[in-house]
Amino acid sequence: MTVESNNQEAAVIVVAAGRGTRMGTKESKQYLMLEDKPIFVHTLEAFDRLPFIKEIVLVTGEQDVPRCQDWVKAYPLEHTVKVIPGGAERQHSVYKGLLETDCEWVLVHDGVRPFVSEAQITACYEAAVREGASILAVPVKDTVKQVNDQAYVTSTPDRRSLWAIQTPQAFRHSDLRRAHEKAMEEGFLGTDDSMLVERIGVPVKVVEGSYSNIKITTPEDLDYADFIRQKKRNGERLT
Ligand SMILES: Nc1ccn([C@@H]2O[C@H](COP(=O)(O)OP(=O)(O)OP(=O)(O)O)[C@@H](O)[C@H]2O)c(=O)n1
Ligand SMILES: C[C@](O)(CO)[C@H](O)COP(=O)(O)O
Repeated sequence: MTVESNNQEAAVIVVAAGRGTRMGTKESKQYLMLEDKPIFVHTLEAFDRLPFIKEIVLVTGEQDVPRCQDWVKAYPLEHTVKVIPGGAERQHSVYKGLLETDCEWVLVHDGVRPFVSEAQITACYEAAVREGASILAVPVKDTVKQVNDQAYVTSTPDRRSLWAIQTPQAFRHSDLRRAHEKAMEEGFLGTDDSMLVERIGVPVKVVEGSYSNIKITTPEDLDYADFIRQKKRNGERLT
């Protein structure tokens, strides 16, 4: 089944309601300028021209809704962006976004991952339509160890089975909603949406992404983000 033939529409929920504690800047990291625009605007642009994206929901801090509405007017997109307030944790922000859309498919993406390419988003979406749920990821490059509270190694998982998970993550709307509501009822807080969907027994397909789809998290990521941006502008290849 091809995406063209089933004409399945998708919404993207871009979560940008975090405080950026690890970045430590006065301004929240999603609003810092990357070249000519705030980081989250670059992120919205990555989704804007894709034919299967019918809705864009931007989830921001409650106090930031007005200025985000101004920004999306100042940097016009093809889509009308619905700007809504988020919650205390990322998971709550995603759920609030979910209540604002009823497209058959939903992609969830971090507002601070501005370098995702249209090809990667499309690959993730198409895999979800084919398989039911899909996430972007890259194989880990380092050896990863489990370490206990006293800083002793307890195990070394086989690296060949370890992937670093990114966004977007794409799901059927009904599955993601069910997964979130079950997690909420059980007081479960996950670090990504796939964890919640895994808990309701939906198999999640991993699609290989790119190492340049970074999540801007700590100060050194800002220099790397400038570097990636420059490479992309010059049309240079990135892994
Ligand atoms: N309550 C929250 C927390 C996070 N996010 C968003 O989820 C994405 C990934 O989260 P992370 O990188 O952890 O961002 P922060 O929570 O802002 O960072 P920190 O954990 O360092 O405070 C970000 O785009 C962030 O804005 C959100 O929408 N709502
Ligand atoms: C969803 C995510 O980006 C996948 O890597 C990540 O888990 C978000 O974690 P954070 O602690 O909210 O940055």
